Amino acid sequence: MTIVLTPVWSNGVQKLKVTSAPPAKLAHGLTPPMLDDAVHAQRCLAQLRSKDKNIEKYIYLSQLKDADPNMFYRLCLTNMAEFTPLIYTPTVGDACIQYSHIYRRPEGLFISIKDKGRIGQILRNWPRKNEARISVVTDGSRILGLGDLGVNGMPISIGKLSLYVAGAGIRPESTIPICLDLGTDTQRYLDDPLYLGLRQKRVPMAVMDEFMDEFMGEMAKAFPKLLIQFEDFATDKAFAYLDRFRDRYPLFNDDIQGTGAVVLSGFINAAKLSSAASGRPLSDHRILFLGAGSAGVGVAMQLQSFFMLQGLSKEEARSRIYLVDSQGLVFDGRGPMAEHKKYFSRKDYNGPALTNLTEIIKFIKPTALMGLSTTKGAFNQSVIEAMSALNPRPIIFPLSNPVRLSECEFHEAVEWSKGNVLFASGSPFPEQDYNGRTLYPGQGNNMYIFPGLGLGAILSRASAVTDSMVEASSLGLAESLTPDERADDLLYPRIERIREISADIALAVIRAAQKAGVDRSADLRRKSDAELLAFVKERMWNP
Ligand SMILES: NC(=O)C1=CN([C@@H]2O[C@H](COP(=O)(O)OP(=O)(O)OC[C@H]3O[C@@H](n4cnc5c(N)ncnc54)[C@H](O)[C@@H]3O)[C@@H](O)[C@H]2O)C=CC1
Ligand SMILES: CC(=O)C(=O)O
Ligand SMILES: [Mg+2]
Repeated sequence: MTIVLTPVWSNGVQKLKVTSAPPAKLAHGLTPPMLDDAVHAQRCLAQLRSKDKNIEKYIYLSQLKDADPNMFYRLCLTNMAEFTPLIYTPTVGDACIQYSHIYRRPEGLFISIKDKGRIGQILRNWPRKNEARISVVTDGSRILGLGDLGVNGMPISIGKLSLYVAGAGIRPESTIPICLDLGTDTQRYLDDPLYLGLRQKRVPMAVMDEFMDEFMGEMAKAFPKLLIQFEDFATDKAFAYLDRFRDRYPLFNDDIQGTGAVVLSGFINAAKLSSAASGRPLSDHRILFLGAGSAGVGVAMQLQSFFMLQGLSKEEARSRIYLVDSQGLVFDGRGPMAEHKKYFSRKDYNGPALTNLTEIIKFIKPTALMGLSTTKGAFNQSVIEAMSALNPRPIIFPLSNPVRLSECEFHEAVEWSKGNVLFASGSPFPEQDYNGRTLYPGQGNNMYIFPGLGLGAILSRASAVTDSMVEASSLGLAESLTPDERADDLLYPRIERIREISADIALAVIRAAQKAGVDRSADLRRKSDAELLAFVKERMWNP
């Protein structure tokens, strides 16, 4: 039996009718005589590549995914480096901005503040309740670095879930993209006649708290085996809802924890190369963050474990990390600050405000610079030259998305550091030839982590996602570089190996869940590592 979703109009509003269709007979004559599968794959690729604009490619691919998911995922897996920037960052950013204009058909669940009091009823409209295993939930309040996009944030949930399917073999039917509509504070959407969301400002936090309590409770009832990934909530909400729900439900926040894990992993590999060049011990690194939002502070929290793995105490680890926000260096003497910045706020500086990044670098002498500030060009020539003067191999990670908000581009970092930079960015950049050598940029994006972390949590039936599971995903990724990849100074594995990497990460996550006692698949405890890895790979869906 096949589930058929048909859009129907009722009182001027589109609804989805859910019906079950009997399996269609393979009727002769309804397809062309020479429709060969392999040739059709070539045809689809040619159709995709014939489009000039990436947004047109995005639309083509989302229609292909709907019409022929097997073909979509097959092409995705065999052309990962080409597809990822189209279905994910940077193109998904444009798709979000324009979502209300390019919208074709429903692809996920929309739950609005007007549904408060009957959220459970709405969730039960989802057609494949028993199969639901993973949901990416956004409220659209901070999509990539693009700000409050309201319900136009839906493509980020869809894009992340496509990567779960492609990257970790989660079954497509097990995924639920969700966009919550709590209003938007972006006036151009409120004024846009095509905008698909509620035409109202965002509700106050206290109202949202009540809504979220109902939403999470009803999600657990409707989908008892579901893992939830919170995505692209504005920083205050990101921290507040992770804190509020993480002990009650299996969930993680991708921007805080997934980003923390992916950057820790790339940093471990970069620090080894940097220390090999400088002769300084790993425990001597100092990390400066530009940007102190959910991503900046999430990554800073996770990077403490790098120092603790070198034998430093938590307090010593914290002292190796410096935050800079839009007002400059974050220090106690500066005055009142948001709660999430307090932990890393410096107690050992009490001079005048330090606002110039190059001056701050000369003062602090960091070995690594992390950009999560949404500020294009913030890592300019003077900044990168200051880092290069201090370090034979400076670590420079401009992690803001999409590409046009990146703190610097790869070719700039290569040129200004004279080819010595150890680089990873949030969105992809092309490789560079420098003095007869090919240099490869890393992509420090949580897309390397969440598919494997999610798969591990799902297969172990984890009742919670612990810090130890997140750290295990990071170490699993750091260790997954092949000798060839290390020879090229790569900080992250090649994306074409994502399935293999996700399996390794899932194995590490399952073991961490078992150690923490949050696993509910007791039989997996009896398997050896080799048996468990084989089990993980067997469970992966293949197109
Ligand atoms: N590479 C990856 O995997 C990920 C990247 N990100 C990116 O990180 C960026 C930040 O995300 P959030 O932390 O959630 O946003 P946010 O808006 O909460 O934080 C931005 C931070 O940057 C600071 N900032 C803004 N302008 C600045 C300036 N001119 N100088 C210094 N600091 C400045 C702000 O004070 C704030 O602390 C986004 O672009 C997002 O796409 C987020 C998650 C994952
Ligand atoms: C990659 C990601 O999660 C972000 O930029 O928000
Ligand atoms: Mg995100």
